[in-house]
Amino acid sequence: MSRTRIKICGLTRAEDVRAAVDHGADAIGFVFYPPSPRAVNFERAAELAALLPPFVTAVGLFVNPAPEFVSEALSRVPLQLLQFHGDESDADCARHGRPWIKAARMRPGVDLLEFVALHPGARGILVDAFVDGYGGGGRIFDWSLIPAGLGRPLILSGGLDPDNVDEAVRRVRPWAVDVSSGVERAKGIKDAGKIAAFIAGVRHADGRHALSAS
Ligand SMILES: O=C(O)c1ccccc1N[C@@H]1O[C@H](COP(=O)(O)O)[C@@H](O)[C@H]1O
Repeated sequence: MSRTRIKICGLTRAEDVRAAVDHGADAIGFVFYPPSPRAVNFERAAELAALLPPFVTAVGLFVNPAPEFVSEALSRVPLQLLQFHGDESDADCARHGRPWIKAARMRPGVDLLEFVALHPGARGILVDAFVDGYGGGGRIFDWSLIPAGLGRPLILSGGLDPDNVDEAVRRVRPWAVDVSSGVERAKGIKDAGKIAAFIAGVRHADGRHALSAS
């Protein structure tokens, strides 16, 4: 079993990017969804992306974007991965010629296997709690809604924080975790101590899993 990858999303400040990188995040996310309190413009995102060392992925998060909006983002910010967090179809996501992940908004009645089948091009499926405003709500959902055998890398998100991520990783065994609210001091303002504790929680769960497997 490989280690659980970690994405820290909704970064708006250079010091938060540095904290995420220094503590070992694999990816950071920029929110290109204007209604979000964590939204950044392309100029700011480009400045922040320039701080990333090799092998830390810059992810652009979109919610039902106009195609031209994504094109402009791609021309101005060095994004390696797109995250579609709205009601986009597989064709909507595919048209930009970049790898992408697709968010499923989880609540009772959602058939995740059907969702995966509807998004064959997605490199991974991100599961988040169903909230008003599409995401970033800091709300956990019932992880038992995630079926076994998805056949695609699973990215667990929704209300994760330093106190629950150890249990989340041990119970769900996702490919990756994604967090925004749980490592914040205020919306869009991350807390370096919470980032450190969150990543330590993931590593603790990974370590216990490695021990139990040996
Ligand atoms: O962060 C936002 O403001 C946001 C807005 C619209 C869609 C998604 C958004 N964030 C993503 O939501 C999940 C869960 O976040 P949280 O940890 O519960 O706050 C995560 O993937 C964020 O990237």
